[in-house]
Amino acid sequence: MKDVYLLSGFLGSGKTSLLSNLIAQFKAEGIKPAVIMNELGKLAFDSRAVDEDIPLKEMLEGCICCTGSEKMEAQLQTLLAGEDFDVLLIETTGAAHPVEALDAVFSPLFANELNIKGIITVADCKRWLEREKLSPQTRMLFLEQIRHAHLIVANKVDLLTEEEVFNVSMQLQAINSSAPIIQTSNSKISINAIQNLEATFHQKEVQEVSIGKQLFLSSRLHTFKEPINQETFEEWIRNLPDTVYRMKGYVPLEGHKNPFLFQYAYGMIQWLPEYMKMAPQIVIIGEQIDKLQIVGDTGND
Ligand SMILES: Nc1nc2c(ncn2[C@@H]2O[C@H](COP(=O)(O)OP(=O)(O)OP(=O)(O)O)[C@@H](O)[C@H]2O)c(=O)[nH]1
Repeated sequence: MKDVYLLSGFLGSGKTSLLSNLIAQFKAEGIKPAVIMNELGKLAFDSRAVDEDIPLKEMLEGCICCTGSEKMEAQLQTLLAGEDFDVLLIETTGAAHPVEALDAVFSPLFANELNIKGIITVADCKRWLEREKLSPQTRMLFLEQIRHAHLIVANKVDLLTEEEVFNVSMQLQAINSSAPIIQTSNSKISINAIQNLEATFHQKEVQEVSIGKQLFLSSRLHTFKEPINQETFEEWIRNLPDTVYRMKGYVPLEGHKNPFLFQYAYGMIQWLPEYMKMAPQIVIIGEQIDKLQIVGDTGND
């Protein structure tokens, strides 16, 4: 039997960081991981976090929990038939309802091959503190991801005071009293914490939830036609509506040869120089983003 872990958590909370950390630790212990990644956008951006020697299946442009159950079965079948691995890590989109995403794995086809260990939810503590700013639907999704976790990774504590960390932990525990909570920066947890998980699922739990069926979050792929001034770009970000939750990709900046690796999650911007010439594209994820005017944009995407 191969152990399966589902990584859940809101957009930009630190799931990919968790994935990289877990992969490194499994490999160090001689345990072979395989990965299924589900991304909301068209850009296979997060797969950079997975080394080339690791079996990887990507499910782009759709949420496992809404549309992808059959696709997921097919991906699992291909992995099981053709790849040698001991443990499977499934990273869901930040828009996925964790129980419904897991439902896609609960196929009788795999009952004797997969041992589903549980849902690990990464919670962005900073965003949690200001969750009132989220739309009711999004807040609900955030709560559901925490409520159904078997382990909660309370991440980004480096951005909080000690008192805030304490308060957030108490609040998360009040929502989910059975899941252990680990406070982290950059989602650094030990694999021992997840190997000890023994999740139990009830069919009832799967039937009751329905939030993931209405995908109110959408994604948009934008291609830059020319380099952008960094300050102008950051100013544009500061003026974005609160309903833009996540952006990532490569941005061509004036004065630089290659587009920069760019990440935006909850007010925080991260730039990293890139040594290869990557396609100048970003994915924008949020609500009502179709009409969003993008800096430097002169026409349609
Ligand atoms: N300050 C701080 N930043 C963090 C921490 N963890 C992750 N980040 C940053 O947050 C951004 C998002 O991290 P990811 O690991 O890509 O988050 P994700 O949940 O996989 O994002 P999506 O797949 O888009 O939902 C990146 O810029 C990370 O560097 C943390 O503990 N503290």
